[in-house]
Amino acid sequence: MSEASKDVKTRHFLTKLVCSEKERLIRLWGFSGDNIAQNSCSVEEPVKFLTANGDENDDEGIAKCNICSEKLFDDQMLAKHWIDNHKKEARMLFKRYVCAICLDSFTENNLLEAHVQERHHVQFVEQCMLYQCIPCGSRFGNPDQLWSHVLSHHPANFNLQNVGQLGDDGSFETREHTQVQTVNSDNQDGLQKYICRFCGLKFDLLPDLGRHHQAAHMGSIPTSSRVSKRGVPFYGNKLKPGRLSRPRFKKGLGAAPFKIRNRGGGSIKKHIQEPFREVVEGEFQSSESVSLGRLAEFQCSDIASLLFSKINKTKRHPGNLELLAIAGSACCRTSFRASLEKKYGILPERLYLKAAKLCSEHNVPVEWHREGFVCPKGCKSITDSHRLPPLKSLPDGSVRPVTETRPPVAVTSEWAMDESHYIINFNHSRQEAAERAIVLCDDISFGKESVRVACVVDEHLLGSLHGSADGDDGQTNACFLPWESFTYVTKPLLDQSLDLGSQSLQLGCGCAHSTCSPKACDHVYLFDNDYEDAKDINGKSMKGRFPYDDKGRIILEEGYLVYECNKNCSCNKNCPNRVLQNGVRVKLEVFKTEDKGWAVRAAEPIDRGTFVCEYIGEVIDEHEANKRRHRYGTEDCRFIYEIDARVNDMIRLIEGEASYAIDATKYGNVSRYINHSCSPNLENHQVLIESLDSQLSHIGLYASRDIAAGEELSFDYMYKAPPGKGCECKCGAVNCRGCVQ
Ligand SMILES: C[S@@+](CC[C@H](N)C(=O)[O-])C[C@H]1O[C@@H](n2cnc3c(N)ncnc32)[C@H](O)[C@@H]1O
Repeated sequence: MSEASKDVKTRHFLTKLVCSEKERLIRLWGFSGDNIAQNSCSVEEPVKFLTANGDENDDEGIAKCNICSEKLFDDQMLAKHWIDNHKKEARMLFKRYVCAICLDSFTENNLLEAHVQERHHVQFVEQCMLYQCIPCGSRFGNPDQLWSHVLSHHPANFNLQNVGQLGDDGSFETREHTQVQTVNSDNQDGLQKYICRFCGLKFDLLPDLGRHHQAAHMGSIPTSSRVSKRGVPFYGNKLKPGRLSRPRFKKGLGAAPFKIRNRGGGSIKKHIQEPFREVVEGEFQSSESVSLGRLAEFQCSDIASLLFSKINKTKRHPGNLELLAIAGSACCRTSFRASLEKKYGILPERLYLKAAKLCSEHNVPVEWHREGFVCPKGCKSITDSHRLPPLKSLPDGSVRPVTETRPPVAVTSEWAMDESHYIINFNHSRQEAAERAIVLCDDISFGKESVRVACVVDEHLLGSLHGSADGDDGQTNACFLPWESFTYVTKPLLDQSLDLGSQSLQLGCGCAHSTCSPKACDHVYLFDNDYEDAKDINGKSMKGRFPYDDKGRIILEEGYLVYECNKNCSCNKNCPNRVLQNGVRVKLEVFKTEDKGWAVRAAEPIDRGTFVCEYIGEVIDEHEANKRRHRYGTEDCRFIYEIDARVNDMIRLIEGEASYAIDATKYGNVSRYINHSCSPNLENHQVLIESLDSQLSHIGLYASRDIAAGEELSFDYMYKAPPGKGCECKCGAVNCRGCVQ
């Protein structure tokens, strides 16, 4: 030692080594410095001897990690230490995700993913992902390249005295270095320390540079382009049927993060981005021009629909008396329409039906509303050339011919409702033997679903649309049209007071690709871990398999939880482990039945296992459900989905969990019109997406067998009626239990 320490450099090195070892031991064993001094002379002595200036506390030149206080010999080693031990923090300090198309940068890769999908319609985020070094702005095709760049170019930046600090709460505060170069010797006086990398202008203060950069070089600097999801909070449902109550999973929940396998050597998410070579600043010159001119298209369409609905609300329309007067004097439908449109502009096409009803109520005889009426004055029917092109007729067409392909334009307006509301006295339409359906609304989701959900009425049931509360089918709201009585939503709404969201625990899988593979996906691992003996619908083991096949059909037997990938995963929506969350994909129709009110049928053949829709509504607890039942009255609580009816009561009692219900009375989707059957063609699965908490799972309805186009969809409400409660079940199944609510 003494021989070696004759060399100044070696001596200095050994000093550092011993100091750092000492520090480490103190930390490890909890000795104070004094203890060491007293008890570890063999360690202390050489330090004293070797310290160049004789000061044993001299830490000069030692790089200290501000996170774990470990001292390292130099910045280079500190940098390596960070990357090895504090990768998460290092990521915050150095890594940004950059869109290779427009160079917008993001703090998280899922934000980038959303951006490339929404803005550029690119499915595979890897194709567009660059990694940006925050201190210098250089971009790289994969993280390994970024880290080796950081190690070689910015080791000093890990010394937090230079670049940032740990916040009081342990959170990491980094100074923004994205567009900054700290100036070297010529301006160490502290003036004009910050130089704009784009135009070279110098600034004294970082905020000044920031403002300059924003104003001169950026249209915007989006940290994320994603519109923040404010408004109604979205969480899933709690449902806990039979096997699903699995206490095993609940027990393991706390430890769930540790169950996630860390495949591929250490890093939770590895993005090997070989297709991109190292990209240096300047290779993507287009960034600013692209970001400047960008206006989110979806915002345009939102604005358009807002304006459209405003226009419709403020549009003047004729009152009943005026309608009556014009209808009474019109020679035909054409002249009736022409007189009105002269004054009011374009009006709903079937307004004449409303007028005809008024006429019949006021004993004003008119005939021209009838099909096949020929005007005695020879008026020709008005062509629609001056109108907006009608929306496309229903794409299905397969079930039967559609007599009216023109949907109520702007169905959100009172016009559409008015118009359809007054379809009356149409018994004559039974004349035709072939069943025909009239499209009352082209899409009751008003564009919220990715496929249209039409509402139709078979011609012979047209008359029932204005049936009274005590009409044949016993439906109190028989005269309301399906889209009038609720607000269509595509995500469950969580009652704020339940505070379910705050407990939600979510885990992303470690898959590196845009679509996960069952061999590597942690969600498959979680499932296998939870259900060792799970079987598919053919009785084969589910081990190592996704719950869906390659066509997205569920293969898992009913009764197990389904673990779908989520926003913490790297995969995109084409991942085979994302199905329910992608929403309705099959064509469905809401239609009127003879005796069960409204119902839903398949507008195309549906294969067994296909996801049909989610049961959506407000998620409320038992107490609130009871209050609402009381408020709605017995007749109107038929949209409250009794989750308890699906629960293995014993397990629920043992677990002592609160029970929940889904109320689709005011907010819901197409599922609220699916009737009960004792021999259903849909089955339900609990699907975990945002949370691993089964209370926050979604309820997915999937085809339990092949379903033909035109067939009514149904699931088993599992209603166990208390004596004297419920209503007669009209499912017609041979095994009908006789009662439904
Ligand atoms: C969720 S709603 C289904 C949509 C409902 N048919 C409508 O018109 O709004 C449930 C209600 O539909 C009716 N319903 C559902 N299935 C039925 C069945 N098999 N027999 C008789 N009525 C049924 C009952 O009134 C029940 O309370």
